[in-house]
Amino acid sequence: MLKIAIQKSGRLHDDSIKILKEAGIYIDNGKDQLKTTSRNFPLEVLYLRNGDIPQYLRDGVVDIAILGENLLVEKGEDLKIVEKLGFSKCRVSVAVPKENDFNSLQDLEGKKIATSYPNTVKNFLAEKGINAELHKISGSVEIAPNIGLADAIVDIVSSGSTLFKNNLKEVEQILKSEAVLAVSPQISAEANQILDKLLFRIQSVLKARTSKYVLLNAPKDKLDKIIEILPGMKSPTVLPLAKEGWSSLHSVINEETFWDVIDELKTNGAEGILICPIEKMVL
Ligand SMILES: Nc1ncnc2c1ncn2[C@@H]1O[C@H](COP(=O)(O)OP(=O)(O)OP(=O)(O)O)[C@@H](O)[C@H]1O
Ligand SMILES: O=P(O)(O)OC[C@H]1O[C@H](OP(=O)(O)OP(=O)(O)O)[C@H](O)[C@@H]1O
Ligand SMILES: [Mg+2]
Repeated sequence: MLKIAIQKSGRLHDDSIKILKEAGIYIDNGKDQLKTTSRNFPLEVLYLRNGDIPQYLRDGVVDIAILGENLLVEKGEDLKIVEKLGFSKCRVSVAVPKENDFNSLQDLEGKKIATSYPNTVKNFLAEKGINAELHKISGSVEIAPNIGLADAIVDIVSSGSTLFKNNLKEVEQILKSEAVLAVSPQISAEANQILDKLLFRIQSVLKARTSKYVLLNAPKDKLDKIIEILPGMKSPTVLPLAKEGWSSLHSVINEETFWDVIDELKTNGAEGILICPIEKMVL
């Protein structure tokens, strides 16, 4: 058995279950049961608080875990990340009241900073040579400047709407974070073998999520140019169409370059372009 920790409830919960499901691993969602076993994969799931997970990994209570990368910076720098999972993307930033003049980080010298991530802030300030007073609070950090508890805050920012609603502005980004799969230093050889299988599946899911299958028609005299634009996994598949002088091309393109590639294909004579999602991608 491989033991995995997943957040019991919160920002990471649903997407953690979803990625396992897409990897073909079925588990109950932990609403009542805090420990469950997959029906079709040697995986035991423990539903825990995100904030407690680094310690459970370190102690070997679980072999692996899905948690926010920012939390490893805060209390798990000794723990190894085996895969970045691409969801729960956010940043940890410094924010101050909107009306404050803020010219540089030096403006934080001697000020009070409220945060749920004291180690991250302490290290950041030490690196920048700034002395400030830290107030650790475990939630609703954005309220601190409005109630006179602090001059600035360091907290998670995603859309920026919480900062906006609390009349704060982001002035410095300390780090970027996303959900990651981290591993315990105490993982056994047997559990590690199961982890390899799990990782292989997760990587197939992640690759498929960022790729699209593209089908298009093109006149034969434009094929060379279009093949150049469409690299695919090896090279595109070219099939003759019933209509004389035309071919159909099939390939895979990456989401990041997607719209640029489509524009280029159109300018170079591609017609009837179809884009389909990919279920899994095994490389
Ligand atoms: N607004 C957000 N947008 C995107 N990701 C976020 C956001 N807020 C938090 N995260 C990420 O999700 C993780 C879990 O956040 P969440 O607020 O659900 O739990 P928590 O308060 O950190 O932990 P616990 O489970 O211990 O209560 C964070 O560590 C961060 O990586
Ligand atoms: O930039 P935004 O998109 O507004 O997101 C940022 C907010 O999201 C998180 O809080 P969450 O909603 O997880 O509540 P919590 O404080 O109870 O963890 C974080 O602590 C910020 O407050
Ligand atoms: Mg939160």
